[in-house]
Amino acid sequence: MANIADSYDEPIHIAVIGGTGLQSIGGFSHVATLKLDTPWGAPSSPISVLHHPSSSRPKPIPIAFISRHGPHHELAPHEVPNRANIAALRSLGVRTIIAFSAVGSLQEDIKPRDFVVPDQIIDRTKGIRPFTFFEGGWVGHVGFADPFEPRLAELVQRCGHSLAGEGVRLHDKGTVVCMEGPQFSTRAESKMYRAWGGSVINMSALPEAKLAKEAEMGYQMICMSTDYDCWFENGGDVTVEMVMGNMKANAENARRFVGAVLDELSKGEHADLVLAKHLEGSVKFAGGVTAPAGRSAEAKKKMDWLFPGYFD
Ligand SMILES: CSC[C@H]1O[C@H](OP(=O)(O)O)[C@H](O)[C@@H]1O
Ligand SMILES: Nc1ncnc2[nH]cnc12
Repeated sequence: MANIADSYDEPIHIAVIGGTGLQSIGGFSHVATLKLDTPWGAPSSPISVLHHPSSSRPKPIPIAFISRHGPHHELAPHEVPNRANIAALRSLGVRTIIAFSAVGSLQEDIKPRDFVVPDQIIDRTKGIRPFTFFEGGWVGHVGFADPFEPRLAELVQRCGHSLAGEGVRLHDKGTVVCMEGPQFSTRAESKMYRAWGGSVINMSALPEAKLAKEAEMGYQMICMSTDYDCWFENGGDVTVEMVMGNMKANAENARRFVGAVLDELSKGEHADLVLAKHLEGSVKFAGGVTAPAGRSAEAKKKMDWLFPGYFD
């Protein structure tokens, strides 16, 4: 662990949120471990700063990595401090997040170990997770029609397809149903999600994607199917063993996929996308509904922490 700093002075624009079975990514140099605090508490894990082995730029490209469920998977889906995760990443300069998730498949064609780049989400969380930065005397409404960033999705799709020869099977689109958990679905629910047009199911896409949107970040999830949930009669009902087994068996492909996306994002030609220039400043309007006279002092303090200089 020698030579790993506890601070990092340069802004970091790209982050990876690792999910079940992806608690680290290889091929990068680990240069710093940051223990951050935010007005919404501490993130799920210390943030690892990794240097991308990019030769296309004179300076190393830093990547921030958070393990969603904690370093040892000790946080249940409803216990993940999503606001702290997103706020901490934004405070470092992050504007692009690649989030990884192990999902159940709701479609026969999405086989265990296939990857999906989802473009839509159906919310089946139950309101018990804090899901917005705008509350407590501060109202804001951001658009969420496209929960993922289409230009990032396109880049991710290209990277995934480039690995087809190495065993990565990719579905370019899909609707992820985000359920509350931690119990898996009943068979009736699983069948209903299929009837609704769900492609895959997890317990993590929300509120992560909503908060990333509120924080003006480009966000794209990469899903890896680990099971057929419980609707599929020939699949065997989902178990943790099944999820972990498929994740472990395909972890190398998952890491290769995420690595390829980071390779591409690290190229100078994607600088505007990485900085989410098209979202910059959007919250000055969408997140400032409450007139100054009605804003609570506590909410203002939090807003100033998250969006320095945005609000008078
Ligand atoms: C261990 S099975 C259920 C668990 O797996 C997924 O985690 P993640 O999205 O963080 O990869 C799912 O969302 C559940 O949290
Ligand atoms: N079947 C399933 N339901 C919810 N989350 C999951 N993560 C992996 N498989 C899952």
